[in-house]
Amino acid sequence: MSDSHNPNDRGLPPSMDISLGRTLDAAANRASEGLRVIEDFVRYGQNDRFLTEQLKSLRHELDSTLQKFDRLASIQSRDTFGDVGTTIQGKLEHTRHGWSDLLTANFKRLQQALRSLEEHAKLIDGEAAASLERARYLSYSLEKMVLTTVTAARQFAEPSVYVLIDGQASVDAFDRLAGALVDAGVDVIQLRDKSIDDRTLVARGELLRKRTANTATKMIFNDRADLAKVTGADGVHVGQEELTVSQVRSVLGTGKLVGVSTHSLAQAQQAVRDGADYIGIGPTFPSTTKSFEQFPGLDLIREVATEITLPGFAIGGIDPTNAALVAEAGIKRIAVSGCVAKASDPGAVVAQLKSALA
Ligand SMILES: Cc1ncc(COP(=O)(O)OP(=O)(O)O)c(N)n1
Ligand SMILES: Cc1ncsc1CCOP(=O)(O)O
Ligand SMILES: [Mg+2]
Repeated sequence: MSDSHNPNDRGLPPSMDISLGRTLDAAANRASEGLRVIEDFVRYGQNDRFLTEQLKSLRHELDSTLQKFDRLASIQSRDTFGDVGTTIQGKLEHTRHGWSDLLTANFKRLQQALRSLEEHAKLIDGEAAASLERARYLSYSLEKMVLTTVTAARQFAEPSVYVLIDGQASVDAFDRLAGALVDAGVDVIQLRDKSIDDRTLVARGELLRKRTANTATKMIFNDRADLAKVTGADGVHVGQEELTVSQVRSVLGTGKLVGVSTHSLAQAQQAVRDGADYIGIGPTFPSTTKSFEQFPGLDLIREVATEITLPGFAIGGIDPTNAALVAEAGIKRIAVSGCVAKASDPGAVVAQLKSALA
Protein backbone atom coordinates (compact mmCIF):
# COMPACT_ATOMS: atom_id res chain seq x y z
CA MET A 1 0.00 0.00 0.00
CA SER A 2 1.12 3.59 -0.62
CA ASP A 3 2.96 5.47 2.12
CA SER A 4 1.12 8.65 1.16
CA HIS A 5 -1.94 9.88 3.02
CA ASN A 6 -3.55 10.85 -0.25
CA PRO A 7 -6.39 8.32 -0.68
CA ASN A 8 -6.36 8.68 -4.46
CA ASP A 9 -2.88 7.11 -4.55
CA ARG A 10 -4.53 3.71 -4.12
CA GLY A 11 -5.95 3.97 -7.57
CA LEU A 12 -9.47 3.58 -6.18
CA PRO A 13 -12.31 6.07 -6.70
CA PRO A 14 -12.66 8.30 -3.57
CA SER A 15 -16.05 6.80 -2.53
CA MET A 16 -14.65 3.27 -2.64
CA ASP A 17 -11.54 4.43 -0.86
CA ILE A 18 -13.58 5.77 2.06
CA SER A 19 -15.58 2.54 2.36
CA LEU A 20 -12.38 0.48 2.17
CA GLY A 21 -10.87 2.66 4.88
CA ARG A 22 -13.94 2.15 7.08
CA THR A 23 -13.85 -1.60 6.53
CA LEU A 24 -10.15 -1.93 7.29
CA ASP A 25 -10.51 0.26 10.37
CA ALA A 26 -13.45 -1.75 11.74
CA ALA A 27 -11.94 -5.16 10.96
CA ALA A 28 -8.55 -4.19 12.43
CA ASN A 29 -10.22 -3.07 15.65
CA ARG A 30 -12.32 -6.22 15.80
CA ALA A 31 -9.30 -8.49 15.31
CA SER A 32 -7.18 -6.69 17.92
CA GLU A 33 -10.03 -6.62 20.43
CA GLY A 34 -10.88 -10.32 20.02
CA LEU A 35 -7.23 -11.20 20.39
CA ARG A 36 -6.93 -9.10 23.56
CA VAL A 37 -9.91 -10.81 25.18
CA ILE A 38 -8.34 -14.24 24.55
CA GLU A 39 -4.91 -13.07 25.68
CA ASP A 40 -6.38 -11.64 28.91
CA PHE A 41 -8.17 -14.94 29.56
CA VAL A 42 -5.07 -17.13 29.22
CA ARG A 43 -2.88 -14.60 31.03
CA TYR A 44 -5.03 -13.66 34.03
CA GLY A 45 -7.58 -16.48 34.10
CA GLN A 46 -5.34 -19.39 33.17
CA ASN A 47 -1.86 -18.07 34.16
CA ASP A 48 -0.44 -19.75 31.07
CA ARG A 49 2.83 -18.10 30.08
CA PHE A 50 3.37 -20.15 26.90
CA LEU A 51 -0.10 -19.47 25.45
CA THR A 52 0.12 -15.81 26.47
CA GLU A 53 3.40 -15.52 24.55
CA GLN A 54 1.91 -17.22 21.48
CA LEU A 55 -1.07 -14.85 21.48
CA LYS A 56 1.13 -11.83 22.10
CA SER A 57 3.35 -12.73 19.17
CA LEU A 58 0.30 -13.06 16.89
CA ARG A 59 -0.88 -9.63 18.13
CA HIS A 60 2.48 -8.06 17.35
CA GLU A 61 2.64 -9.70 13.94
CA LEU A 62 -0.85 -8.44 13.18
CA ASP A 63 0.05 -4.94 14.37
CA SER A 64 3.07 -4.83 12.07
CA THR A 65 0.96 -5.95 9.08
CA LEU A 66 -1.69 -3.37 9.89
CA GLN A 67 1.03 -0.69 10.04
CA LYS A 68 1.32 -1.16 6.29
CA PHE A 69 -2.16 0.22 5.85
CA ASP A 70 -2.71 3.88 6.00
CA ARG A 71 -4.07 3.96 9.59
CA LEU A 72 -4.62 7.71 9.50
CA ALA A 73 -6.72 7.46 6.36
CA SER A 74 -8.66 4.55 7.93
CA ILE A 75 -9.34 6.49 11.11
CA GLN A 76 -10.33 9.53 9.09
CA SER A 77 -12.84 7.32 7.28
CA ARG A 78 -14.31 6.18 10.63
CA ASP A 79 -17.98 7.04 11.12
CA THR A 80 -19.16 5.19 14.23
CA PHE A 81 -22.51 7.04 14.48
CA GLY A 82 -23.17 6.50 10.80
CA ASP A 83 -22.42 2.76 11.09
CA VAL A 84 -25.70 0.93 10.46
CA GLY A 85 -24.29 -2.14 12.27
CA THR A 86 -23.98 -0.55 15.73
CA THR A 87 -27.74 -0.62 16.30
CA ILE A 88 -28.18 -4.21 15.07
CA GLN A 89 -27.51 -6.46 18.07
CA GLY A 90 -27.57 -10.24 17.96
CA LYS A 91 -29.68 -11.79 20.74
CA LEU A 92 -26.61 -13.34 22.37
CA GLU A 93 -24.33 -10.32 22.03
CA HIS A 94 -24.41 -9.50 25.75
CA THR A 95 -24.39 -13.03 27.15
CA ARG A 96 -21.63 -15.65 27.33
CA HIS A 97 -22.45 -19.09 28.67
CA GLY A 98 -19.18 -19.82 30.41
CA TRP A 99 -15.51 -19.65 29.46
CA SER A 100 -15.79 -21.97 26.45
CA ASP A 101 -18.48 -19.77 24.90
CA LEU A 102 -16.42 -16.66 25.69
CA LEU A 103 -13.29 -18.08 24.06
CA THR A 104 -15.13 -19.48 21.03
CA ALA A 105 -16.99 -16.20 20.42
CA ASN A 106 -13.74 -14.22 20.52
CA PHE A 107 -11.81 -16.65 18.32
CA LYS A 108 -14.66 -16.42 15.79
CA ARG A 109 -14.58 -12.62 16.01
CA LEU A 110 -10.82 -12.71 15.42
CA GLN A 111 -11.02 -15.14 12.49
CA GLN A 112 -13.89 -13.31 10.79
CA ALA A 113 -12.07 -10.01 11.16
CA LEU A 114 -8.85 -11.51 9.77
CA ARG A 115 -10.74 -12.92 6.78
CA SER A 116 -12.36 -9.55 6.12
CA LEU A 117 -8.99 -7.78 6.40
CA GLU A 118 -7.39 -10.36 4.10
CA GLU A 119 -10.06 -10.11 1.40
CA HIS A 120 -10.08 -6.31 1.42
CA ALA A 121 -6.29 -6.16 1.57
CA LYS A 122 -6.25 -8.10 -1.71
CA LEU A 123 -7.57 -4.94 -3.39
CA ILE A 124 -4.52 -2.95 -2.36
CA ASP A 125 -1.61 -5.02 -1.03
CA GLY A 126 -1.10 -8.69 -1.92
CA GLU A 127 1.76 -9.14 0.54
CA ALA A 128 -0.32 -7.85 3.44
CA ALA A 129 -3.17 -10.14 2.35
CA ALA A 130 -0.83 -13.16 2.45
CA SER A 131 0.41 -12.21 5.90
CA LEU A 132 -3.20 -11.84 7.13
CA GLU A 133 -3.95 -15.29 5.74
CA ARG A 134 -1.03 -16.71 7.77
CA ALA A 135 -2.33 -14.92 10.86
CA ARG A 136 -5.77 -16.50 10.31
CA TYR A 137 -4.26 -20.00 10.05
CA LEU A 138 -2.26 -19.35 13.21
CA SER A 139 -5.45 -18.30 14.96
CA TYR A 140 -7.02 -21.68 14.10
CA SER A 141 -4.07 -23.51 15.74
CA LEU A 142 -4.21 -21.20 18.74
CA GLU A 143 -7.92 -21.87 19.14
CA LYS A 144 -7.19 -25.59 19.33
CA MET A 145 -4.31 -25.09 21.79
CA VAL A 146 -6.22 -22.74 24.08
CA LEU A 147 -9.48 -24.69 24.15
CA THR A 148 -7.71 -28.05 24.65
CA THR A 149 -5.56 -26.65 27.47
CA VAL A 150 -8.43 -24.99 29.30
CA THR A 151 -10.71 -28.03 28.90
CA ALA A 152 -7.97 -30.44 30.03
CA ALA A 153 -7.03 -28.32 33.04
CA ARG A 154 -10.61 -28.77 34.20
CA GLN A 155 -10.63 -32.51 33.49
CA PHE A 156 -7.58 -33.45 35.53
CA ALA A 157 -7.89 -32.50 39.18
CA GLU A 158 -5.02 -31.17 41.23
CA PRO A 159 -3.56 -32.80 43.30
CA SER A 160 -3.81 -35.96 41.30
CA VAL A 161 -2.42 -39.51 41.50
CA TYR A 162 -2.03 -41.57 38.32
CA VAL A 163 -0.95 -45.22 38.61
CA LEU A 164 0.61 -47.42 35.91
CA ILE A 165 -0.07 -51.11 36.36
CA ASP A 166 0.87 -54.21 34.38
CA GLY A 167 -1.30 -57.28 33.73
CA GLN A 168 -0.14 -58.98 36.98
CA ALA A 169 0.49 -62.70 37.34
CA SER A 170 -3.20 -63.64 37.31
CA VAL A 171 -6.65 -62.25 36.57
CA ASP A 172 -7.44 -62.32 40.29
CA ALA A 173 -4.32 -60.41 41.27
CA PHE A 174 -5.08 -57.84 38.55
CA ASP A 175 -8.68 -57.50 39.66
CA ARG A 176 -7.66 -57.05 43.32
CA LEU A 177 -5.12 -54.37 42.43
CA ALA A 178 -7.48 -52.49 40.10
CA GLY A 179 -10.29 -52.64 42.69
CA ALA A 180 -7.99 -51.37 45.47
CA LEU A 181 -6.81 -48.45 43.32
CA VAL A 182 -10.34 -47.43 42.35
CA ASP A 183 -11.42 -47.66 46.01
CA ALA A 184 -8.44 -45.52 47.00
CA GLY A 185 -9.68 -42.79 44.64
CA VAL A 186 -6.81 -42.93 42.14
CA ASP A 187 -7.49 -40.39 39.38
CA VAL A 188 -6.07 -42.36 36.45
CA ILE A 189 -5.01 -45.99 35.93
CA GLN A 190 -2.82 -46.78 32.93
CA LEU A 191 -2.56 -50.35 31.68
CA ARG A 192 1.06 -50.75 30.63
CA ASP A 193 2.33 -54.21 29.86
CA LYS A 194 4.77 -54.80 27.03
CA SER A 195 5.24 -58.51 27.61
CA ILE A 196 1.84 -60.20 27.58
CA ASP A 197 0.04 -61.19 24.38
CA ASP A 198 -2.69 -59.00 22.90
CA ARG A 199 -5.58 -61.31 23.84
CA THR A 200 -4.54 -61.35 27.50
CA LEU A 201 -3.97 -57.59 27.39
CA VAL A 202 -7.46 -57.03 25.96
CA ALA A 203 -8.97 -59.26 28.67
CA ARG A 204 -7.18 -57.23 31.38
CA GLY A 205 -8.31 -54.03 29.66
CA GLU A 206 -11.92 -55.19 29.65
CA LEU A 207 -11.70 -55.99 33.34
CA LEU A 208 -10.15 -52.62 34.09
CA ARG A 209 -12.93 -50.96 32.08
CA LYS A 210 -15.49 -52.76 34.23
CA ARG A 211 -13.79 -51.71 37.48
CA THR A 212 -13.42 -48.06 36.44
CA ALA A 213 -16.80 -47.62 34.69
CA ASN A 214 -19.04 -45.16 36.55
CA THR A 215 -16.23 -44.15 38.89
CA ALA A 216 -14.05 -41.03 38.96
CA THR A 217 -11.04 -43.10 37.85
CA LYS A 218 -10.04 -42.72 34.21
CA MET A 219 -8.66 -45.67 32.26
CA ILE A 220 -5.73 -45.12 29.89
CA PHE A 221 -3.99 -47.64 27.64
CA ASN A 222 -0.24 -47.40 27.23
CA ASP A 223 0.96 -47.13 23.59
CA ARG A 224 -1.92 -49.04 22.00
CA ALA A 225 -4.67 -46.96 20.38
CA ASP A 226 -6.11 -50.11 18.82
CA LEU A 227 -6.57 -51.87 22.18
CA ALA A 228 -7.89 -48.69 23.79
CA LYS A 229 -10.59 -48.63 21.12
CA VAL A 230 -11.42 -52.31 21.52
CA THR A 231 -11.75 -52.05 25.32
CA GLY A 232 -13.49 -48.65 25.39
CA ALA A 233 -10.68 -47.01 27.40
CA ASP A 234 -10.84 -43.28 28.12
CA GLY A 235 -7.62 -42.68 26.23
CA VAL A 236 -4.08 -43.56 25.27
CA HIS A 237 -0.62 -42.54 26.45
CA VAL A 238 2.11 -42.29 23.80
CA GLY A 239 5.84 -41.65 23.87
CA GLN A 240 7.97 -39.46 21.62
CA GLU A 241 8.63 -42.29 19.13
CA GLU A 242 5.11 -43.67 19.01
CA LEU A 243 1.85 -42.63 17.30
CA THR A 244 1.29 -38.88 17.13
CA VAL A 245 -1.62 -37.20 18.88
CA SER A 246 -3.53 -36.82 15.62
CA GLN A 247 -2.84 -40.45 14.63
CA VAL A 248 -4.22 -41.61 17.99
CA ARG A 249 -7.28 -39.41 17.51
CA SER A 250 -7.80 -40.81 14.03
CA VAL A 251 -8.03 -44.29 15.59
CA LEU A 252 -10.04 -43.37 18.71
CA GLY A 253 -12.23 -40.58 17.37
CA THR A 254 -12.90 -37.37 19.26
CA GLY A 255 -13.73 -37.11 22.94
CA LYS A 256 -10.93 -39.42 24.10
CA LEU A 257 -7.84 -38.45 26.06
CA VAL A 258 -4.35 -38.46 24.58
CA GLY A 259 -1.31 -38.14 26.83
CA VAL A 260 2.26 -37.60 25.60
CA SER A 261 5.58 -38.28 27.36
CA THR A 262 7.89 -35.26 27.43
CA HIS A 263 11.52 -34.98 28.48
CA SER A 264 12.18 -31.29 27.77
CA LEU A 265 10.32 -27.98 27.77
CA ALA A 266 10.39 -27.94 23.95
CA GLN A 267 8.63 -31.33 23.86
CA ALA A 268 6.06 -30.12 26.40
CA GLN A 269 5.35 -27.03 24.27
CA GLN A 270 5.09 -29.20 21.17
CA ALA A 271 2.55 -31.41 22.96
CA VAL A 272 0.45 -28.28 23.59
CA ARG A 273 0.70 -27.37 19.88
CA ASP A 274 -0.27 -30.94 18.94
CA GLY A 275 -3.42 -30.76 21.07
CA ALA A 276 -2.50 -33.37 23.72
CA ASP A 277 -4.84 -33.55 26.74
CA TYR A 278 -2.03 -34.01 29.25
CA ILE A 279 1.69 -34.70 29.39
CA GLY A 280 3.98 -36.99 31.35
CA ILE A 281 7.11 -35.11 32.48
CA GLY A 282 10.27 -36.93 33.36
CA PRO A 283 12.01 -39.07 34.31
CA THR A 284 12.21 -37.27 37.62
CA PHE A 285 14.14 -39.77 39.77
CA PRO A 286 15.73 -43.19 39.09
CA SER A 287 13.00 -45.76 38.61
CA THR A 288 12.77 -49.46 39.47
CA THR A 289 10.22 -49.95 36.66
CA LYS A 290 12.19 -48.58 33.72
CA SER A 291 15.84 -47.65 33.33
CA PHE A 292 17.08 -44.31 32.01
CA GLU A 293 20.43 -42.72 31.26
CA GLN A 294 19.37 -39.13 31.72
CA PHE A 295 17.22 -37.41 34.31
CA PRO A 296 15.83 -33.97 33.58
CA GLY A 297 14.60 -34.25 37.17
CA LEU A 298 13.03 -31.51 39.25
CA ASP A 299 14.56 -28.77 37.05
CA LEU A 300 12.30 -29.81 34.18
CA ILE A 301 9.30 -30.01 36.53
CA ARG A 302 10.00 -26.41 37.62
CA GLU A 303 10.50 -25.23 34.04
CA VAL A 304 7.29 -26.80 32.74
CA ALA A 305 5.30 -25.62 35.77
CA THR A 306 6.21 -21.98 35.09
CA GLU A 307 5.54 -22.16 31.37
CA ILE A 308 2.44 -24.21 30.63
CA THR A 309 -0.86 -25.12 32.27
CA LEU A 310 -1.75 -28.16 30.17
CA PRO A 311 -2.02 -30.81 32.93
CA GLY A 312 1.37 -32.43 33.51
CA PHE A 313 2.10 -35.59 35.52
CA ALA A 314 5.62 -35.88 36.90
CA ILE A 315 6.84 -39.47 36.46
CA GLY A 316 9.82 -41.66 37.33
CA GLY A 317 10.85 -42.96 40.76
CA ILE A 318 8.25 -40.95 42.64
CA ASP A 319 7.13 -42.38 46.00
CA PRO A 320 5.74 -41.08 49.33
CA THR A 321 9.24 -39.97 50.43
CA ASN A 322 9.87 -37.60 47.52
CA ALA A 323 6.37 -36.67 46.23
CA ALA A 324 6.43 -33.44 48.28
CA LEU A 325 9.58 -32.33 46.40
CA VAL A 326 7.66 -32.64 43.14
CA ALA A 327 4.78 -30.60 44.56
CA GLU A 328 7.25 -27.96 45.81
CA ALA A 329 8.72 -27.80 42.29
CA GLY A 330 5.26 -26.72 41.09
CA ILE A 331 3.55 -29.88 39.81
CA LYS A 332 0.92 -31.52 41.99
CA ARG A 333 0.08 -34.33 39.63
CA ILE A 334 2.20 -37.48 39.77
CA ALA A 335 2.30 -40.76 37.85
CA VAL A 336 3.73 -43.73 39.75
CA SER A 337 4.11 -47.42 39.31
CA GLY A 338 6.52 -49.37 41.53
CA CYS A 339 5.72 -47.79 44.89
CA VAL A 340 2.03 -48.63 44.53
CA ALA A 341 1.94 -51.79 42.40
CA LYS A 342 4.58 -53.56 44.50
CA ALA A 343 3.10 -52.53 47.87
CA SER A 344 1.27 -54.99 50.12
CA ASP A 345 -1.37 -52.29 50.69
CA PRO A 346 -1.59 -50.20 47.48
CA GLY A 347 -4.51 -48.14 48.82
CA ALA A 348 -2.43 -47.01 51.82
CA VAL A 349 0.42 -45.87 49.56
CA VAL A 350 -2.02 -43.89 47.42
CA ALA A 351 -3.27 -42.18 50.59
CA GLN A 352 0.34 -41.32 51.57
CA LEU A 353 1.02 -39.90 48.10
CA LYS A 354 -2.10 -37.77 48.24
CA SER A 355 -1.20 -36.34 51.61
CA ALA A 356 2.38 -35.65 50.45
CA LEU A 357 0.96 -33.66 47.50
CA ALA A 358 -1.51 -31.77 49.61
C1 LIG B 1 1.88 -40.79 32.42
C2 LIG B 1 3.00 -41.39 31.67
N1 LIG B 1 4.08 -40.63 31.41
C3 LIG B 1 5.11 -41.15 30.73
C4 LIG B 1 5.05 -42.46 30.27
C5 LIG B 1 6.18 -43.05 29.45
O1 LIG B 1 5.72 -43.30 28.13
P1 LIG B 1 6.78 -43.73 27.00
O2 LIG B 1 7.82 -42.69 26.94
O3 LIG B 1 6.04 -44.03 25.78
O4 LIG B 1 7.40 -45.05 27.60
P2 LIG B 1 6.63 -46.43 27.82
O5 LIG B 1 5.68 -46.25 28.94
O6 LIG B 1 5.92 -46.77 26.56
O7 LIG B 1 7.72 -47.37 28.17
C6 LIG B 1 3.92 -43.20 30.54
N2 LIG B 1 3.78 -44.46 30.13
N3 LIG B 1 2.90 -42.65 31.24
C1 LIG C 1 6.95 -45.80 32.18
C2 LIG C 1 7.82 -44.82 32.77
N1 LIG C 1 8.29 -43.79 32.04
C3 LIG C 1 9.03 -42.97 32.74
S1 LIG C 1 9.21 -43.48 34.32
C4 LIG C 1 8.23 -44.81 34.06
C5 LIG C 1 7.90 -45.80 35.09
C6 LIG C 1 7.34 -45.13 36.32
O1 LIG C 1 7.34 -46.07 37.27
P1 LIG C 1 8.00 -45.83 38.71
O2 LIG C 1 7.05 -44.99 39.49
O3 LIG C 1 8.08 -47.22 39.26
O4 LIG C 1 9.35 -45.22 38.53
MG1 LIG D 1 5.18 -45.65 25.07
